[in-house]
Amino acid sequence: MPINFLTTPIDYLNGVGPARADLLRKELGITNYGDLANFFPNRYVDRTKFHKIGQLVPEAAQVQVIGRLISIGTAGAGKATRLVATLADDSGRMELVWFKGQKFFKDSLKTNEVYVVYGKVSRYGSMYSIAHPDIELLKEFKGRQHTAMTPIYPSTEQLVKRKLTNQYFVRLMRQLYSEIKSAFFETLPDDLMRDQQLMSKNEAMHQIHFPSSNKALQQAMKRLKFEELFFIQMELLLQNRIRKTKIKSYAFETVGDHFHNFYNYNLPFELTGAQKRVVKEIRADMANGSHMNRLLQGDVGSGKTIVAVLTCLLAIDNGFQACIMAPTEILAQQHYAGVSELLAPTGLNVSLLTGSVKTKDRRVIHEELEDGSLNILIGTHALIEDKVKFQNLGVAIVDEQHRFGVAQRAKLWKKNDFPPHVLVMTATPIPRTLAMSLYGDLDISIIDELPPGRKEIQTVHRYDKDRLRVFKFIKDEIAKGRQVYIVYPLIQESETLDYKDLMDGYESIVREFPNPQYQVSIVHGQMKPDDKDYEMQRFVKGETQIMVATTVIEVGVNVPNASVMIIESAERFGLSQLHQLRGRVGRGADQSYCILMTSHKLSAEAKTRLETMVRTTDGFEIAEVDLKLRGPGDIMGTRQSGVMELRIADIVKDNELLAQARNAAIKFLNEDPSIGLDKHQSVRRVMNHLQNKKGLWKYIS
Ligand SMILES: Nc1ncnc2c1ncn2[C@@H]1O[C@H](COP(=O)(O)OP(=O)(O)OP(=O)(O)O)[C@@H](O)[C@H]1O
Repeated sequence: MPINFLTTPIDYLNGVGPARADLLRKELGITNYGDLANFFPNRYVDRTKFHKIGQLVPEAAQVQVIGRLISIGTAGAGKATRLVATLADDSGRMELVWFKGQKFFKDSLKTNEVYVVYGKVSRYGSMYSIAHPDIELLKEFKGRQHTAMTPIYPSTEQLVKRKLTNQYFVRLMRQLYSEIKSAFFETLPDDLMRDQQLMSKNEAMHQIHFPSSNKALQQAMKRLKFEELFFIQMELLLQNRIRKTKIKSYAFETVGDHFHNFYNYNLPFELTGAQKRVVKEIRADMANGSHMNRLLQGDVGSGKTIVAVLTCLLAIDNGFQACIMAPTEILAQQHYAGVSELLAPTGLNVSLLTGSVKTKDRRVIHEELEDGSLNILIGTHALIEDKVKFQNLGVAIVDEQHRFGVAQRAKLWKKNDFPPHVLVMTATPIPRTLAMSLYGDLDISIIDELPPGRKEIQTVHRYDKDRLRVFKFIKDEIAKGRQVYIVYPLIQESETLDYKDLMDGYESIVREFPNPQYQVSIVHGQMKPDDKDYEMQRFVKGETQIMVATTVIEVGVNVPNASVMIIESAERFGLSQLHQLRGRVGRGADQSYCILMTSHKLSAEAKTRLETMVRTTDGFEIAEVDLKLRGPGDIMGTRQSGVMELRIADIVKDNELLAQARNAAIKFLNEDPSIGLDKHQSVRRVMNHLQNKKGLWKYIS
């Protein structure tokens, strides 16, 4: 069978006229036979068994019921409007509910007819219901053959409206396969298939649509997922190799006096094993003449700042300048304070550039940057303004990368002949395998060890009614000389409602903790930078005991004497944000506490978030849960990558397979870096397609 048979336009297939071809193209991007074959079911259901309505149980999950439709009508109002039908068999009654496509179902379903209904059942009070069920007249259902593994294809409202039902797709697949038979070419080399014990492409492409057994289906899915992940990893690894060999940068070969003197005489503490390892990785990376593009992951408080400082010193030893860019003014100031203090004995010139630096001071900075007398510039977005010109920027350190767009980072590069080395620091841990897939073009260093002597932060969940006890606890801690953060959610800093919440909270705190016994600071996004800074500094210096704030303090603020973090309306924060906030305490030697305050009304997801926070302080574990709750899209921020285009593999659930695919890709490229061996022709071909941006699942054509 010729391979290009798969490129036959979909219109030629029996059962697809021009109108349907158009719909398939528009709704699903299916243009030819190959596309249709690669349109995979998203689940399989047993259509041979039936349940009685009277015997349903809450945990029954997917059920199939035969019943008579006894009523249908609209319920609720406004956004809650829904179509509700009642279905009855001889054992009881249940409800079917539609939020979408109400008109279509209202017009097409008929009372008194008998239907077969399939879907996920849930219970409200004593009534069972299925939302958006698969529904079909019994007489039509009976006219077809049913299996214990009927594929269910993804659908859209348009497809349902135009009667392109699941049955239609099942039929269409049968028609397609009767024509194409074994048309798929094997993309994976024999030895790889043997090593990984993978099913052949042809068999997998059959089994995925017409499973002969559950075992065969699992093998087919494994094969297709592996294939998808393998080629994405190949692409990422190749890009990384190209960057390393093609993009040149400055070779920092010397480890000179600045680094040595600081390391030997001025380090305020012994580095942890993880910090030493990471510094070594960075040193090796910047010394070899290729361009460093490295992601430094370290949980909150793991000690990334000192690594940044040592990286700057390496650049300076080689006659270059360094910059550190932070996402907020407060953070930039804090980095500046921390770095200048560390480097005070060295006599190096460190400056701060943010939006609020006065014109006169700015001018001095610009001059010193250009004549090379400024060694390290720390700042916010102000660093990437066109006016800011370095004499020779050797390394750019970017803190909290997901807040900067990729384009903004690239702007920093443009200031030199060569791009400076780039070190991106993030305190948002990403599970390692995911990081490898998302940031395949970045090398990764991980600080996976906290400085010694830290006590685990104790975290509890309290309700609003416990507030008095919480206040008492705060007073006790303050009496011991500790400081306390109280954080309010601000989803949108400009939202007046949120602002009011914060101010109400502030007032009640001031009432509860009156002057002169207690001093309370407040910091929020609507304050002028100078005022914000003033309040922040009062807290840092220990002049105030309580800091009422919005999430502006989320990242990086370092006040070791603060030992209590109260998070108000904690259910409104995401997991990684909660973890970041909690990371503001536990930075000194004292026992620290985090109290998550909520009302009683919590969604299941909010409960999971709070329980996770109470259970663990491990950032990587929290990141895993976060990923499961939110999916990878949100976590990546602005960064785009092949992961979003995954068709069959799931980056979270198929984590293990992803690691296997990555290892296989590494092994493959070690053996055949240019993909030139005869036995690898099929791989070469897929990679060519990928590089021509044809998309992974188009490679069969
Ligand atoms: N090896 C070490 N031994 C003892 N203390 C250390 C060590 N490394 C860092 N510290 C201290 O730990 C605290 C946290 O370090 P740092 O501020 O660099 O953390 P971070 O990784 O930047 O965390 P975050 O992302 O939360 O800002 C600082 O007070 C720092 O002085």
